[in-house]
Amino acid sequence: MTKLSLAKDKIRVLLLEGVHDSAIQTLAASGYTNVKRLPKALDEADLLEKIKGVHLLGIRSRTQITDRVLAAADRLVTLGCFCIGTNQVDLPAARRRGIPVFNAPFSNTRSVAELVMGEIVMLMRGILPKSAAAHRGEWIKSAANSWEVRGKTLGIVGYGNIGAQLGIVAEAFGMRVVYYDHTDKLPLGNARPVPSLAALLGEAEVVSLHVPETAETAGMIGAAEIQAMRKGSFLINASRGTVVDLAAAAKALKSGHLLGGAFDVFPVEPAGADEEFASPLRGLPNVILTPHIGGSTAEAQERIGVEVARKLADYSDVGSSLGAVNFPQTQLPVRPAGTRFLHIHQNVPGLLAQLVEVFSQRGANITGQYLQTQGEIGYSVVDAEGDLDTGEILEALRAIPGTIRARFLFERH
Ligand SMILES: NC(=O)c1ccc[n+]([C@@H]2O[C@H](COP(=O)([O-])OP(=O)(O)OC[C@H]3O[C@@H](n4cnc5c(N)ncnc54)[C@H](O)[C@@H]3O)[C@@H](O)[C@H]2O)c1
Ligand SMILES: O=C(O)CC[C@@H](O)C(=O)O
Repeated sequence: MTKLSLAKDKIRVLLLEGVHDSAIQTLAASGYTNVKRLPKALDEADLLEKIKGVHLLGIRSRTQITDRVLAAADRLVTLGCFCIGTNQVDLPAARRRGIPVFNAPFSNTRSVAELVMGEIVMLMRGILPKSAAAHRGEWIKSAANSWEVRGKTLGIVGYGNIGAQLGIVAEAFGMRVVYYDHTDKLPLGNARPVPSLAALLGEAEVVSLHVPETAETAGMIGAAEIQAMRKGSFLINASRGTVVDLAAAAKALKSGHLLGGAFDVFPVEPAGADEEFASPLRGLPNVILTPHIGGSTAEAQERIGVEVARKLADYSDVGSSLGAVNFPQTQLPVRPAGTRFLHIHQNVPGLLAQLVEVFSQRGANITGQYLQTQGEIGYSVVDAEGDLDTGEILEALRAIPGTIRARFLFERH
């Protein structure tokens, strides 16, 4: 028999931004059926209202989880980003509040690499203006500004999971690949690292950006960098909108310094289908604009739904924080019998001794204890057996100075 801190159907799950059905199925398989799903992102005012009473929250890249939102999240246990990027979440604030944040670091990487490869071919053949003309009834049968990609140089900025896969795919098309990354990365295939962004910009005929959104990458490609690109080259951004100065890009695309570009991400993106998309790139014939769908394939979304939902359920069910991006990581065994408590606390000396004391004073036998720390917080999981008053133990755990939050998870006989 298992006693839970809260019946599963009382655990409220809110999923935003049209998270895939597979998430709902995965949560249901673990007993989480109290799920509400909305098709779009919520702005802060709506979120402050809707997040109240929610235990598990799922978002994608558009919903901004600020410290104010977290402060209003009176029941939030954990947060899942059903995507790769986690820049939309104030991660340190979530950690300080004892909320682990999960994502799906690999699930859509292939989808992005494939889209970018397709865009490289489309851009280098000037397909967009030719196709638009044909739709208007015009026939531009011309080889002007139309090249094979074979033998051309692709410059990849950020040689991580996406950048490295793109390099392999591009080499299969016969491209030469150079990359710039601020950390040492093993070159795959015949890819060649270059020592600086400037070196890459000066060499590549196509530049593709695959860095995360950080303070360092904000405005990484501005007017000076675009000017440093080869005349007649192409720029692709499927990373984050803040990485490129779009006004500078639009100017270079209009002047012909850049022959074309493909942009999937923007500094400001509509929350949903009912909001107009505004961009200085709109209307430029040599530019592919896509609505942040680099990772939006059936395969990727299905995988992401399963992966992140499973991580949320694992944390909620057994306290496993493996894969959390802002939190100490523990992978925990599921014990057939016993009682489990979680304790998230300030990372200060002596706390563990007080934690043990709570159990020993009550004649509880500790059968397992796990502790990990990260930055200013520590995460402890305690398994115990004996005739325990779980409510009273929980109260004592919460009374330990430095406690951020404590939870009783389950009691199994
Ligand atoms: N368009 C989409 O739908 C879509 C889908 C998935 C991911 N993304 C974006 O793409 C980004 C990259 O994804 P990934 O899975 O390859 O991430 P990753 O973490 O595997 O790779 C990012 C790489 O960028 C490098 N990097 C970071 N800062 C840098 C800097 N200042 N200069 C040079 N290199 C730097 C890192 O060292 C790393 O190798 C994500 O963070 C996300 O924002 C977009
Ligand atoms: O699905 C999304 O909203 C974001 C996709 C992508 O940018 C990611 O970070 O994985």
